[in-house]
Amino acid sequence: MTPAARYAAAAEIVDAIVAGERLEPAIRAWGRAHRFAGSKDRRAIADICYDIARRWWSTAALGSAETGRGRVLGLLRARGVAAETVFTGQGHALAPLSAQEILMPSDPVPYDFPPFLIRELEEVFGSRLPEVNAMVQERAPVDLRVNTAKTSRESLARLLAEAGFDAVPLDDVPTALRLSGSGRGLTETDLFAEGLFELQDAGSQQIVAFAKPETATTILDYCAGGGGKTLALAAASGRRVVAHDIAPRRMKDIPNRARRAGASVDIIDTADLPERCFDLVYVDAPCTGSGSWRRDPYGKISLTEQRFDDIRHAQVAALRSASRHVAPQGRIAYATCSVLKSENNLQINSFFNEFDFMISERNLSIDFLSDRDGFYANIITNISNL
Ligand SMILES: C[S@@+](CC[C@H](N)C(=O)[O-])C[C@H]1O[C@@H](n2cnc3c(N)ncnc32)[C@H](O)[C@@H]1O
Repeated sequence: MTPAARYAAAAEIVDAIVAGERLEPAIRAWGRAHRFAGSKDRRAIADICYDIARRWWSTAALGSAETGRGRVLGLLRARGVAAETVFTGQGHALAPLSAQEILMPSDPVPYDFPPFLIRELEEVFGSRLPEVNAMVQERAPVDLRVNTAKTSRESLARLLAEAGFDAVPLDDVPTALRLSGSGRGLTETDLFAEGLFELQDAGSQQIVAFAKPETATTILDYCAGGGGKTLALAAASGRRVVAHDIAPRRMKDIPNRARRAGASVDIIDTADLPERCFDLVYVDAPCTGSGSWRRDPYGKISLTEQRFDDIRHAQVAALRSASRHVAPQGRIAYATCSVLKSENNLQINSFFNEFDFMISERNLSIDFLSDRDGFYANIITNISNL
């Protein structure tokens, strides 16, 4: 396929998203319907779709239309690419620009965040918001968590280099390596199969370390999902970790992942979870994922005010039910991959009003400006002796 034909394919996929399809399924459906497209074409088309999704609002403004065609035009303008080289009308390319489309729009270009969140983001980031906005328009770097139960960071960096992947250590996160490339093919290597590393953002690793799992004897990962934090908690503590999730099917990959990592994990149903038992209850709460929208831009496209409310209610419910399992003098680590106050400190404050036996000890916020995903964590201690 020519580069111009790839943009035309991306425009088709974006139209499907505008019509209500999810990003990944829309890309896959296009692939199934166009078997002739090779793997390089598919990858390039998917990259364009992701780039547009990261710039969902600004591309529509710059292309003067909320369609796939308009957003392709907007993306080209954002990148300073001459649009007439893509809108050629030749072969499978998009039709040439109309006189109307050739006119540059004069309206201000909006931030690439859901409009109903702009006020809260302005409160969080103040004058840094334009810089934050520019960061979320770009792809996120690829970080690895070294499985220190099996190897050291230096050895892994050497083995990765031999396998053709350049990775450098991040000074302030002792378990993290940052890849210089896209990391394509990394999970097909023997190094991955042997459990020497996991793909995990450096911010995520910092948040787990912040909970000090190495000081806990009994650890419950209350919202374990696919088990990313479970494995990190097990590696950092060197202990068996209990994994739980309200939706047990989300944990289906944990046994295999734990085996590969050499981690000890017990998966327990809600009904079997002992009360007042764990030194550390890690609550990786359901959230908007606003801190990781560079990786999952569909998350911001699909977020509605109703869904935002539902998520915040789910956070309170998770905190409330998780608190039953904390041992006296034990602690909850409440964590989100969100940069929004209303999912972070405001939730913790309302939790205190309800449960007066918990006190906040310390918290950590990470935002994109350190070029890692945005996270928040707060450690809440159970000061009850009962
Ligand atoms: C942010 S995801 C967890 C990601 C996971 N910890 C990881 O590192 O891969 C949040 C998880 O919380 C779960 N969840 C939501 N409400 C819950 C509740 N009340 N109790 C337990 N789990 C809950 C969801 O099913 C979802 O899997």
